[in-house]
Amino acid sequence: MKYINDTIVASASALVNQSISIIRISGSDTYSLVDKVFSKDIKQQKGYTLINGYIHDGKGNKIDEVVLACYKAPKSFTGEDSIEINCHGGILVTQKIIKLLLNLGMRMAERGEFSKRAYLNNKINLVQAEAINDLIFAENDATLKTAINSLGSFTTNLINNLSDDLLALIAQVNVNIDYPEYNDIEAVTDESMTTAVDQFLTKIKTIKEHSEITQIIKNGVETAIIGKPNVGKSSLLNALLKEDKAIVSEIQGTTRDLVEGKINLGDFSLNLIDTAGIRETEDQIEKIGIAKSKAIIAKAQLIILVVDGSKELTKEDYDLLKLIADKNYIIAVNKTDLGLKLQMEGTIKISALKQDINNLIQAIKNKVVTTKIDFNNELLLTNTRQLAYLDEIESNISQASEELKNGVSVDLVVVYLQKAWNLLLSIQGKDNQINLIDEIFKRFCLGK
Ligand SMILES: Nc1nc2c(c(=O)[nH]1)N(C=O)[C@@H](CNc1ccc(C(=O)N[C@@H](CCC(=O)O)C(=O)O)cc1)CN2
Ligand SMILES: Nc1nc2c(ncn2[C@@H]2O[C@H](COP(=O)(O)OP(=O)(O)OP(=O)(O)O)[C@@H](O)[C@H]2O)c(=O)[nH]1
Ligand SMILES: [Mg+2]
Repeated sequence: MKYINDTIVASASALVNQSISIIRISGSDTYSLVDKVFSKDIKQQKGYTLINGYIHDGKGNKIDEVVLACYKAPKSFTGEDSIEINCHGGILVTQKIIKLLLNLGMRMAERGEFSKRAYLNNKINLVQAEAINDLIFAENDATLKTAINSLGSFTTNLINNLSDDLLALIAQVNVNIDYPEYNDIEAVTDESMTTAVDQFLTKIKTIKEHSEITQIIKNGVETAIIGKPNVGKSSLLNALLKEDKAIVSEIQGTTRDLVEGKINLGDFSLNLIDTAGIRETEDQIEKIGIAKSKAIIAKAQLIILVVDGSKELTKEDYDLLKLIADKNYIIAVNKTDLGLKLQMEGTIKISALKQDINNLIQAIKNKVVTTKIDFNNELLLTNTRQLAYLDEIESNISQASEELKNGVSVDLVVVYLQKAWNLLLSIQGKDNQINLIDEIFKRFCLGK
């Protein structure tokens, strides 16, 4: 890691020609260094003030007229002394000023270093730092809303509440073991413990369920269009995308490689993948394509199996049905414009050629339900790292619940709860060495 004591600089706006660009500076030498190239004395400048003047090169040459936004530690985004130079937004001007500051002894900031400093100076916690990134890269309203909630106290409170729940449980067990005579505290029975652990587990599961939906909203549903050759998979892709993306022909085995496209269905989007028709073949290239199709089936979140409705099903269709039996799938009976030969329950009838696919879109929407989430006050997390920790927490709590039901004693099972509590600390980027006993004593005022 580069030195945390360095004074760092970076352009906060894109390096394109624009009306104003912002150069961000943070660190303890900010004022003494900028003072060397600014036309007015800023050594005594107060925080949260603006000052207008010239940046010069120290040899009497003016570079630009600017406005400085001045922050004094600890009242700044990073918690350090900080200045934002609002200069004219030419690429040349911006680069000249940055070069000048580097020559004075500042260092180019690394990616995310301003936020890293805000975190290290306790201005934001890790959950909020991640929210800043999620906010910047949000592609739809729902993701934006969860990110801004996370930047506020929303997610932090959610994690804190989970920590509190767990701590209450752990504390009760510990107090019972260590201070059996301490009668302020209710004795924990195996039964009360099992109930409490199961309640906690339900809460974790609810969060996970809601979070999966937000992941779908954030990333799109990986959707594979599969089927034997010539049933109209590529035609369907084109109809869904409303463009001629994939090659369509009456020749079997037209599509060799995967063809991808994205459509927005309102609440969520589909990441569509058109695949090579699956059949037995001796063609080496087609074989590779078919292997790719099978790999995609394995990892898709939704599968659209296309069959030709103008003919009877063949063995190839039945083999594919078997292959996707335990997946999330929809069967689209295509070519209905040619007259329907095929009667199959629970299928969706379409004509890709005539772009008659609205009932398929409706069926997809029904499969991917995202509408029941209230993004303003639900139990949810959106960040991938946080969700990975949540998985681990869930497995520890499940383990605790199972062992309690198998008659393992409370004082052994509490180990899993402690592990889960440590994982919650990790989500917040807090030191795992925070003393659990200290926390427990704080809560129960045992020293009174
Ligand atoms: N010009 C500018 N705009 C910006 C930022 C910035 O750093 N500079 N931000 C950067 O991401 C975001 C706003 N976030 C910010 C968060 C905290 C502080 C800040 O100065 N906090 C001090 C003082 C708070 C107060 O007195 O109310 C503090 O927390 O001590 C500034 C911006 C978006 N817009
Ligand atoms: N009548 C009719 N013909 C269709 C329909 N959909 C596709 N076709 C025709 O069926 C043939 C095959 O279509 P494709 O979309 O290339 O089929 P595919 O499943 O992608 O085939 P492969 O890439 O070879 O696996 C073409 O001649 C299409 O015009 C439909 O709804 N009705
Ligand atoms: Mg095709």
